[in-house]
Amino acid sequence: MSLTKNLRLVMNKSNGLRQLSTSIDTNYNFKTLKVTAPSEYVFHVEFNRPERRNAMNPTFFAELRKCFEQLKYDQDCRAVLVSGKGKGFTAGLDLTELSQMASMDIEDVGRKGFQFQRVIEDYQTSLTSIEKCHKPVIALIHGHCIGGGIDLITACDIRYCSKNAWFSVREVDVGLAADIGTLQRFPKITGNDSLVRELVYTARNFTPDEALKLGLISHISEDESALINKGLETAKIIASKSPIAVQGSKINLVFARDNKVEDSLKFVSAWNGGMLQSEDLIKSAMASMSKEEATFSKL
Ligand SMILES: CC/C=C\C=C\CC(=O)SCCNC(=O)CCNC(=O)[C@H](O)C(C)(C)COP(=O)(O)OP(=O)(O)OC[C@H]1O[C@@H](n2cnc3c(N)ncnc32)[C@H](O)[C@@H]1OP(=O)(O)O
Repeated sequence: MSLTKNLRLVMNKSNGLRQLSTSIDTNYNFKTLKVTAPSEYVFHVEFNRPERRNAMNPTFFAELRKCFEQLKYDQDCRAVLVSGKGKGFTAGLDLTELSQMASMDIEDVGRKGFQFQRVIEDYQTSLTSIEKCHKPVIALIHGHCIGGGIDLITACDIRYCSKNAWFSVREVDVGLAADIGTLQRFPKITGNDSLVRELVYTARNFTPDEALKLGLISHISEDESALINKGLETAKIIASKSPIAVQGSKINLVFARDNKVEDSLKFVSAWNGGMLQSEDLIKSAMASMSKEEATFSKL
């Protein structure tokens, strides 16, 4: 019996699978975000406060978290693009919020400290929802990407920018050590500790070429429209692959970044002990053999 026939037999056997019905809230109406679906299984999340240069306020953090917690389980989503409307990606933390936080009307330092921690943890959770979303997230940066913007893009899977982009780890210039992801993720996802430290300690602006050399981004497009096209092209390719394989890869890459090789190898063997039984394996193998495109059920 040919290998393809054999694979078909195994496929038919597994057809008795019942889809679990998942009920997720798929309401993507937000004040600070615009969410569209430019192609099948591809979502586009745009920061939508251009008049404030997409500065990140409490509503933004709350909505970003809600959006990515929904996308995580949305069966119609396999890849996500993230970009900013208007002149740039984001101006980072909304500074009016920072001054309100600093002038909080609580006398006792301990109690005030707890309130600060609560806000910081809340914002951390918001950005980490991007990393915890099983679907690969592609950041498309044009214009300014400052402070909280760097925290945000370092939680994304892939980062592309346009020639007019510029970056700054601006926190020391507003008097704080970055606290919602940059200091934790930036050194891990790039390859030049010395340069990372220089950028963090000086808060100076850096260019797409520097970001590319550093490994913060992996592609520079001519302009914003070419950037969106490039992101969409990559997202479509990702969306055409087995969602079991792609999402399992993201989960394992994040685990491997944060754990020892030995533990990560154990994790992936346990993971694939389950996932290799998926129909996607047979479908992908059959498609490879027959040089045809496979289509995969929703996940
Ligand atoms: C718990 C702590 C968690 C996280 C902490 C993160 C720290 C950071 O994010 S530090 C970085 C803070 N951001 C900045 O320092 C950027 C400040 N903005 C700028 O440098 C510029 O505005 C610009 C982004 C380079 C854009 O310049 P331009 O295009 O010339 O626009 P402007 O006229 O300057 O701005 C238009 C409008 O937007 C308001 N705005 C800009 N950035 C912010 C911001 N970060 N927060 C609040 N508002 C901002 C600006 O005031 C203007 O408002 P008008 O009312 O029109 O004057």
